[in-house]
Amino acid sequence: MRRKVLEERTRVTNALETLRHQLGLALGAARNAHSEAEAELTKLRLEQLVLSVGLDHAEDDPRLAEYRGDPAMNAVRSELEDVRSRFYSGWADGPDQLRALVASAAPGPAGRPPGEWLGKLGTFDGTRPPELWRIGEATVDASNVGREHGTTLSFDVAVPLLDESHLSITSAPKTRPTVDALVEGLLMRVLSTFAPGAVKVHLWDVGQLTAVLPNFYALSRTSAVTVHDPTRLVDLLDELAGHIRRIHAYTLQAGYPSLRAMREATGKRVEPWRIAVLYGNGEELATEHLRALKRVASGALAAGISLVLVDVPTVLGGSVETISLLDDRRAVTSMTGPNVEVRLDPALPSGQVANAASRLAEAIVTKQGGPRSFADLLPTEFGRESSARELRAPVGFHEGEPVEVVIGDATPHALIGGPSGSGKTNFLYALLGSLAARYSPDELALYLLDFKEGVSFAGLAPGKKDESWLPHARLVGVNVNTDREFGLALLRFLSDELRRRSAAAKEFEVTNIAELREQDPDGHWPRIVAVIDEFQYLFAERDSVTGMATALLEDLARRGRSQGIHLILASQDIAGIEAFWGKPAVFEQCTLRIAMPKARRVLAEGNQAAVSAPRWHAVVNHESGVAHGNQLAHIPDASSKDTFPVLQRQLWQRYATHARPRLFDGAVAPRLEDSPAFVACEPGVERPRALVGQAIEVTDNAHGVEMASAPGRNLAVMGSNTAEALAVLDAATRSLARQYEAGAVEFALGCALDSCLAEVRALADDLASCGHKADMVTADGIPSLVAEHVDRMSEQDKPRFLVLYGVDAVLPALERKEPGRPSALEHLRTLLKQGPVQELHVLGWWRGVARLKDTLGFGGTDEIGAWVALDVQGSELAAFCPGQVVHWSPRPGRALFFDRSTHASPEVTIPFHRPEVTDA
Ligand SMILES: Nc1ncnc2c1ncn2[C@@H]1O[C@H](COP(=O)(O)OP(=O)(O)OP(=O)(O)O)[C@@H](O)[C@H]1O
Repeated sequence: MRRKVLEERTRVTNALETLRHQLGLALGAARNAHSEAEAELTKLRLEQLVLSVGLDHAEDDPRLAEYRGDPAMNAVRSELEDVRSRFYSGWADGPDQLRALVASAAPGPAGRPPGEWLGKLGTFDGTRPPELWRIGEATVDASNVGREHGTTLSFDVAVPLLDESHLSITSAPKTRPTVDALVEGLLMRVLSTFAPGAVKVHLWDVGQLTAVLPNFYALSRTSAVTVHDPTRLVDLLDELAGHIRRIHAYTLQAGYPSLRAMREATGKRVEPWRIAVLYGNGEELATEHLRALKRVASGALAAGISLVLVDVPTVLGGSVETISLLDDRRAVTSMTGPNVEVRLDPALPSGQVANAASRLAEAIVTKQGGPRSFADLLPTEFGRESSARELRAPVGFHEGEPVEVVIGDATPHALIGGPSGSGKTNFLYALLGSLAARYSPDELALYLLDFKEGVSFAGLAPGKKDESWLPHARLVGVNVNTDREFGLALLRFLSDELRRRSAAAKEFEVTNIAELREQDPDGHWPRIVAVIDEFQYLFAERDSVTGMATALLEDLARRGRSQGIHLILASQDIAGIEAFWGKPAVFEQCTLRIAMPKARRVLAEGNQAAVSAPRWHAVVNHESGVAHGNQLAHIPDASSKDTFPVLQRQLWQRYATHARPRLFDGAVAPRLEDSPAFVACEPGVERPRALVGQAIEVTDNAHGVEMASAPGRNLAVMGSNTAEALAVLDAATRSLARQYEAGAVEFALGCALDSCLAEVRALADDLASCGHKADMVTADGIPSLVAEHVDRMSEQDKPRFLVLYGVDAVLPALERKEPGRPSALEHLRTLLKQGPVQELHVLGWWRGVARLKDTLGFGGTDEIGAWVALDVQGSELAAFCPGQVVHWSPRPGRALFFDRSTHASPEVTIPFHRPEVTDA
């Protein structure tokens, strides 16, 4: 039992001993681990301390004094030195490499010292511009890279700009001069790198109107630098957005993702680089501006546009490098990181910058070449172009390059505006000459109408001095300022042509002129260009002409594009054209805008290009007048003596077989003998027409009254203008006489006015010499002449015309009544009523409307089937034009004509000129 107890105890004692031993071991290990951890902690604390004071200062820093000589401290320092030397061992050549890199990426003015290039013109016009642009240099401690302690290494600092990146600069207090110097330096490097004209700089400063970078003042005369209105940031952003859209459209269409890619692939630069410098004031931009700015920034680089933002707080899309100024010499930039200070290059000497700017400006102006002449607009060979797709011709020059006008799908119609004397007519001549020289008359037909007083297009039709004409011209209308109806006639004509073309397109199952020409190669489908100078005359009054003109113009503007019918509307005063307001269709369809200097409202609102355009220039804009479409062009003198006529003669000789244009000259009264309708009068026509005047139409037509044997086929002339009344009756009688064989018709002329006896007698003689019976009586004979014709009414052997002059003068005599017998007036009424069906027609002249009504009595006006009103107000004519309001204010040389059987409403007619009457 006792032995058993002893064994138990020994076992327990052993177990306890083992446990004690184990615990001792564990405690020892823990103590060791603890002291190791403590040592590690001390080392880390030391490391942190050393790093916070910098390895190079550890030796002297008082915070580390207590550790001096401490082996831990020595270990920490040697470890850190080891790390640093390993880290910098790859960077020992860094500064040199950087210098080499900047030298190659920023060659010439992009990176070299200003003394080497400032004031010299750039020559670079290649496809790969410098990638970097120097702004200053940075210095690093060379001992860090294994060099001797206390030595430094410096390298050039440059930023990317064109095609590569935007730049955002943040100033520090009182550093504006430094920021200006930085921006000026960068811009000057860019401007001095490229050939003059290849870079366009836009400057906008929220706080300044004109004095942004004043050393560039000389350049602001050219397109190289534009200073924008501080209140109109939106205009600048719109302009840039417009460029981006336009450039993207054509680069993508050509299959390139960016302008740069296109340039590199084709080897051709088609656009300038654009740099927009925006100076803010550190405050947030308005939300809409910010949104627009971000939109611009994200698409800009691909369109060759870079932004330089100064104190404009925003996060831009696309790549952006930053420069933040620390003081007036130092900055940090995203190119080198926050720990490297950049010493900015000193400002360029301002006098030298100003000189360099003026030299550059001069070079740009010189590049425009001497004043170019009209001949420079013409191709070497005439008539080589096809108008199937569009019309395209240079109209002027900008900085030496031709500026073209395109009339086609995107720009079907044009609006030209400019104050009097600003060169609109000259521009039109330049355009017409340039087009006519490129396209043959089979490709281009011109309809030219000038509402101005004067004869600006008259030379394009054959004249007394020059027998030549412009073969492309189909119609030339001049002096039509009082004949708005002629404008209407042109629009109607074009509208008919539009219908004809649409019908043809439908027949060939095509939708536009280009396809129609393909499908119908033998058809004659030239593009039609209708030029209406001072077209606002069309809308001069609130009347039916304005209403119809507006409707027709709108229709032509809308549908003319696809059928190759184009309008060119020119005016001094677009602003005043009331008819446009509220009916913007025409205005909007005129996507080609030409603004002469000082033109108002031709370009989009806010586009001020026309205000600053110099004399003899025009702003050509194919983008509905939006600023990004502005192309300034110097227009050569096309209107001086012997300029256009020389071209016209050459073209006339070349296209000799083309018909002459119709000339409508509102100032010249037409002659009956020249009227094609009169010339065509010959015996044997079925229904003879009495011609009364020339119609205001595109083709040379005459107004006439068919003298059929039907009720009402009489003609009344109303008004007191003797010459015109004689002219109307003379034309009517002579034209009728030509339509009968000799002796197959009878005329009886009754002249109640002594003042007209000579003319009426002369007419009677002429009729007789044609072999016709032509009796003539004076006032006394008229009552019996009338009675005699009533008696002969039933003879019906041949047509008879009773021509009465000044019927109202013999009314008392006609009214005289003998008991039991009808008066001559009653006879006259009988003739008017019953005569026409028996081929006896009255052509009569009454000097007033009331007198005619008296003559007709209560029977109404049915017997007057056709009339010509001279100096008579429209309101008086209501009775002769039932159911209509007649708009007519008498004007010299014009009459109103209405033939109930053919007209819906009265039309203006031009009485033929009778030299022997007015010239007597
Ligand atoms: N580009 C130019 N170069 C030289 N002279 C020009 C040029 N443009 C116009 N002129 C001259 O200026 C004058 C006025 O020009 P033009 O008749 O074309 O102006 P406009 O705007 O049509 O004026 P208006 O409406 O009064 O007729 C003319 O004598 C013309 O010869």
